Amino acid sequence: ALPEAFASPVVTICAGLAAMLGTGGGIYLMLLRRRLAACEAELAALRAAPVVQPTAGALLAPLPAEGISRHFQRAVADGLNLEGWVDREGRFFWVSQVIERYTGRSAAEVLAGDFVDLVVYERDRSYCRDQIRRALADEQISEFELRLISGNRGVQWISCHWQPIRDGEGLLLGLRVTMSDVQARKEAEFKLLETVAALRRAQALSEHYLRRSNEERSRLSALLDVVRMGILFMDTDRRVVYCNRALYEIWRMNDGDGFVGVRDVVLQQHVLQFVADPVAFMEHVNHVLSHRMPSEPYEILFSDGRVVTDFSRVVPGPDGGRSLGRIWVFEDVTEQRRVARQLLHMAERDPLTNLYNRRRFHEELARMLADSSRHRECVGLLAIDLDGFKPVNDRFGHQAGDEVLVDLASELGSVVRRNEMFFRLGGDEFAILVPSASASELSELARRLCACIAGMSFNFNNQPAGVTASIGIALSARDGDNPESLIGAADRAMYVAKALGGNCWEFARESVGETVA
Ligand SMILES: Nc1nc2c(ncn2[C@@H]2O[C@H](COP(=O)(O)OP(=O)(O)OP(=O)(O)O)[C@@H](O)[C@H]2O)c(=O)[nH]1
Repeated sequence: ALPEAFASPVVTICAGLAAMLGTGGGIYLMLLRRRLAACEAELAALRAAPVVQPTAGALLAPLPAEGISRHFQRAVADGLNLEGWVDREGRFFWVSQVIERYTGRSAAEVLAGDFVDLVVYERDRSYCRDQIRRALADEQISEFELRLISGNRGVQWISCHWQPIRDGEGLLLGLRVTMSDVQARKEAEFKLLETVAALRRAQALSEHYLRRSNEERSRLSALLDVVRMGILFMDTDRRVVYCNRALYEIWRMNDGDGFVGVRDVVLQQHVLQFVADPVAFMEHVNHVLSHRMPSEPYEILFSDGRVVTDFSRVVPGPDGGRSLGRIWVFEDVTEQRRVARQLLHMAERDPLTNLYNRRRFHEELARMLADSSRHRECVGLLAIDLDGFKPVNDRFGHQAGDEVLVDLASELGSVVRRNEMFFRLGGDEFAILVPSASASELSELARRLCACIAGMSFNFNNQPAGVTASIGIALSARDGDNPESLIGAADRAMYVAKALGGNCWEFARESVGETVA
């Protein structure tokens, strides 16, 4: 029998496999990657976008040493950007009025003290000073970003653009700085950065699980391919999702992979050609498919003599959710059945004569007696013991004795009818069980047996040899209503026959004996 003992682990494995196949992990990861790439591109574009430049284009050109301040102030007074002037020592000594909008402090207020200390956010101050020092040292510095302390105690992101200002001889007079509001861009950038970070985490996690899932899948696939049982997994639409190598071999599927994705009807068309009774097999399949309970193990006889068992059950989804489909497990038990038949044969047959042995005799006697009492019929028992067998052994050897036993079993086999059972109980003792027997039939059978045995002649070493038989007949329930009493009655009758000289039969209780002439 197939069932739970081995089916459960396989079913569990396959359910896991099926669940795994159904996750769509690869698709999810692909979408995740796409989204991440889009966010990263958006972020790069945001960073590369030009920041608002000084409002007065003309002022980007070197300015004359005299009157700069006046000209400068006039030009930028209405500009949106914050403009400032830094002297050669790096001190701000002029800023546009826009500073008030950025910091809540007036231009006069911030210029009265140290501009950087008063309006630049604490953590950006040393960076800001460093950038001014480098610009004054005539180093090429690019635009940079820093935070100002805004009026409402928060911070205001700005982008600083630096421009050296020289006199007519090219001597550095100071720096012009144009500060643009980049708060909105910065907030968008932070949001994007957070999204990118979250997506990267999700991608890393997803890649990790997908890798583990793929490893697990490879291990399961390797395991299922070495399993001797054929495993078939169908989805809820009755399409083949998976089949292992053993299944290809059982159902002679040369191109096993070609069946993945096909409907069950296509698979059935292929397998029916191998089944000895296609109608019965399809009835079984339809019966299984119409039930949700695990199927009973079913034996399929193949046209080529193979015997394959099948077992099927629905595969529940994760956490008992919607079913993932159905698993079928097939096992080629041809060899098992052959060995079992051989063992049974050895257990119930006499190896010399191939007749049923004493063990089977007791089983059959018990069964026939039980049947006979139900049907109010009689069971006849003939206990047969050869006369003069030992002298054959003694004169011609054990092998000659064996020959007598084998020939005798064969000859008597043709005397015994189909419903009668013939046993060798051991040595030169035999028995015949007759169901639905009558005394006259048993008497006739005993007569034929005695005649048959007495009529057999042997020749060993050019010397004739032969045996006869003494037969005791007992009839249930007249002579015994259980195996022991019936055997005892038949044995006693057989000894009576032997005492009368053998080659005759005797009924139990009845003293009338008969001898074959
Ligand atoms: N050749 C052979 N001899 C066997 C086998 N089993 C038992 N025997 C012998 O069969 C003989 C049976 O003995 P008996 O029942 O006394 O033989 P018998 O000459 O028929 O004597 P009665 O039964 O008194 O008529 C013994 O010599 C056993 O050794 C066997 O498988 N093969």
